[in-house]
Amino acid sequence: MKVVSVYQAEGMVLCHDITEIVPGKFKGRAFKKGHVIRKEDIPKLLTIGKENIYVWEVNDKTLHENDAALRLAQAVAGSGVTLAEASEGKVEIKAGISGLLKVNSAALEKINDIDQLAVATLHANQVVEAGKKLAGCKVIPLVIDLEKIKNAEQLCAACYPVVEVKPLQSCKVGIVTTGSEIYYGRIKDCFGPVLTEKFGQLGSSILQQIIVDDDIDMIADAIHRLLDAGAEMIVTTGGMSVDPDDVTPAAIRTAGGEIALYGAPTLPGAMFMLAYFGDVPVLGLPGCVMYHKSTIFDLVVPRLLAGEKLVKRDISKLGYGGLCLNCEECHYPECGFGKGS
Ligand SMILES: Nc1nc2c(c(=O)[nH]1)N[C@H]1C(S)=C(S)[C@@H](COP(=O)(O)OP(=O)(O)OC[C@H]3O[C@@H](n4cnc5c(N)ncnc54)[C@H](O)[C@@H]3O)O[C@H]1N2
Ligand code: MOO
Repeated sequence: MKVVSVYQAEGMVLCHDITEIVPGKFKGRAFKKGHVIRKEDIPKLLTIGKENIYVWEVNDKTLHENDAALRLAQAVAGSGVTLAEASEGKVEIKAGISGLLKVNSAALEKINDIDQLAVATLHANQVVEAGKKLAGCKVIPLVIDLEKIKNAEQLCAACYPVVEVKPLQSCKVGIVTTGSEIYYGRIKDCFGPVLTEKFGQLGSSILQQIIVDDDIDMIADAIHRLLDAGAEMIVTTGGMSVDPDDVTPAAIRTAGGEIALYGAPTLPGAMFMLAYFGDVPVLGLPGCVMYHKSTIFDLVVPRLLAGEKLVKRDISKLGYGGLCLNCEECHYPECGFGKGS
């Protein structure tokens, strides 16, 4: 901070608000702290009686908070996002498209370890609509050392992207609904409509649903029929638990393919299975997915649709934050469920 004559103040940054009083008419802020003084401000400052002012000097080693925040946000931003205008040393990052929010949380911690920088984001791995606020990038002082921004830029370049929105692919989904009670028409299928709705909301559609008995060969055969029909993702429903008639995991194993995992640290959704037949994910969905509003389905399927190949480790990470409180009105994703990943 230094004192300068207003005549020399162009391009410098005001250190404090400047108040103007016009008797009987006005009392308020004429210039805001942080304002970059322009040539045309000089006569006005003189009429308020300011021949000398306190300024932060912006030189080639420093940056004004707004310029610095913009550079920080540009460094943090990957694809699928837009930047808002800089204001008060802050730039917001918004979703430019609807899709899956990804945040490199390890890189984020390193950026925030740099003194005088602050980047705050939403939790990763949630589906966001275009226009949603995802992150705020803030510079703490009015004027910051350029070196700090350069450090952040280097870090972001090495960990690119820190924040991005991945588009969801539109998949043709095959459903294998298991259960003697459905197959013999003792009760009506309720899983199909739930899945049609959920996949529809994610931009995917149901190719075909095959209803089968609790029979390993029938289930395995249905999986292969759907693969042959061109399904890009297959979900099997029910029969995922421990009763003698719960044969879906055995059927998925029998059908072949690579088993990624059986059992997930999420409640609801513990009896989940994930397997791959080449590039086609085959999911074993327990009964809870039909019943509860938000489950393992909502944590896993958007990531698969965003093109991620999930392995056991990805699912293990879901345990921290994997407990749904089963609120009367579900606010997911605006809650802690699934936020540990
Ligand atoms: N002793 C144990 N009991 C349970 C366990 C366990 O580990 N040990 N796990 C529990 C968990 S977790 C879940 S989730 C449920 C359901 O698991 P399943 O996937 O095996 O579900 P089903 O037994 O096939 O069915 C349960 C229930 O839902 C009805 N259902 C199933 N599919 C349909 C459908 N397409 N349409 C309408 N209704 C359907 C079914 O008739 C049953 O009433 O198991 C816990 N129990
Ligand atoms: O697969 Mo079950 O959730 O844990 O209800």
